[in-house]
Amino acid sequence: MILIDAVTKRYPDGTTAVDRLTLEIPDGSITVLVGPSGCGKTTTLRMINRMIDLTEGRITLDGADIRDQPVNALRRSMGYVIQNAGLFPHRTIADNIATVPRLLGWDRRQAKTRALELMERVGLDPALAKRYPYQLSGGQQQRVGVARALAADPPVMLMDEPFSAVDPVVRKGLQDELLRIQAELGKTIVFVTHDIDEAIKLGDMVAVLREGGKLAQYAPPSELLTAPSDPFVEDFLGTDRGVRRLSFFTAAGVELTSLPIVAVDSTAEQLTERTLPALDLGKTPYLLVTDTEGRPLGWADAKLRAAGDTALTPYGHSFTAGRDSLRAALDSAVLSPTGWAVAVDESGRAVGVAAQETIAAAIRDAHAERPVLLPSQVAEPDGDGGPAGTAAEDAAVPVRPDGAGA
Ligand SMILES: Nc1ncnc2c1ncn2[C@@H]1O[C@H](COP(=O)(O)OP(=O)(O)OP(=O)(O)O)[C@@H](O)[C@H]1O
Repeated sequence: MILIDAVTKRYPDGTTAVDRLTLEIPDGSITVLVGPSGCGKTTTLRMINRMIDLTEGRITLDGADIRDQPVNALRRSMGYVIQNAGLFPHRTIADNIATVPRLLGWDRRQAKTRALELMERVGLDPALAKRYPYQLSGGQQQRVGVARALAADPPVMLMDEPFSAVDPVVRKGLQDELLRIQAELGKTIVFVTHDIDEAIKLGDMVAVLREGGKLAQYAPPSELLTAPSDPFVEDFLGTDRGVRRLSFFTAAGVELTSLPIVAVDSTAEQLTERTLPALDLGKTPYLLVTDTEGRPLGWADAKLRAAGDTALTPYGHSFTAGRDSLRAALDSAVLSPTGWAVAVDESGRAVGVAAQETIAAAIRDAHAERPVLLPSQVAEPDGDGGPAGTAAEDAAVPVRPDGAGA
């Protein structure tokens, strides 16, 4: 664990960049420092690896004061990734990644093997190994930056706005990759961003800082969204925090019906068989038409379809039952021209549809839930303090946010 204990940083000109900050950063998780420009995020991060000396307080790593450790050894135990990757322009990609292993005395062959292995791990084609940084896209360079920080397998990774300089699509890819790598390697990651959506997506814990380097709130993201500590945090979270909070609840409890689902090759009799109960049910004059494998194709007007009309209306997008969040289910219903969300299984086959009212009921159940646990705690078998028991609670099990629509 990294403990930042009542730490203050005053620069020589008198600026207080960080003011009596205390944070317990748990092992094997992602802790995000977020806040407006100038609130002391970078200063805090750099005090952890002693690129900046703190003025008061102390920082410990597994109980030992970082000032008692040789600074080079400390820094090598902490991978460091910055915006624009900070690669050495005159070294190849492989040599960039192998920098720290070489400094640690690995032989050339060993370091190269490690570099190639890491390129694969961060989603880079090893064929790029001989290129130079300028021959890579911004997103690829950031991946190299992550690979370089991982090269000596440090237990801690410090990441300072590593994905800020790339476009939103690439950025989402890099975020997903980081979560995947973290799930595999379980590093202790301290991640700085000014983007609250990024903080909520990546963080197991999120520290919101305010100007003057003061801690405004330190909590799991779901708790931030549920109970911001004051108007500053509330304002920083933005207006749609209710919808974003739904990312933390699985849609597994949303009641589905398969009544209005018909295959594209259904006979007139089969259509009638389906259409009548579907119309009874509701109140929906629509049928969801699937291909012969059961994958959704679009909505059809039930009566017109029964009369031989083959026109289909696009269904928007589906959500994966059992995996996606309530936010994804709601989004699916909101985008659906019929107001019915289409649920599919892992192979993309339609398993049912859910009306907006049904999803609204699941959302009400989610709102009744207590603040949500760390994803790592959710995975624990005894589920200490986690939601369990009633059907309503089962409908509201916390999940890692999927960032739907983010
Ligand atoms: N070397 C320095 N000397 C004096 N003041 C400094 C120095 N470095 C940073 N500061 C000030 O300390 C405060 C915190 O800076 P810091 O870079 O830690 O903020 P930040 O939250 O990372 O900001 P940003 O999101 O803009 O990168 C700011 O007011 C900044 O101007």
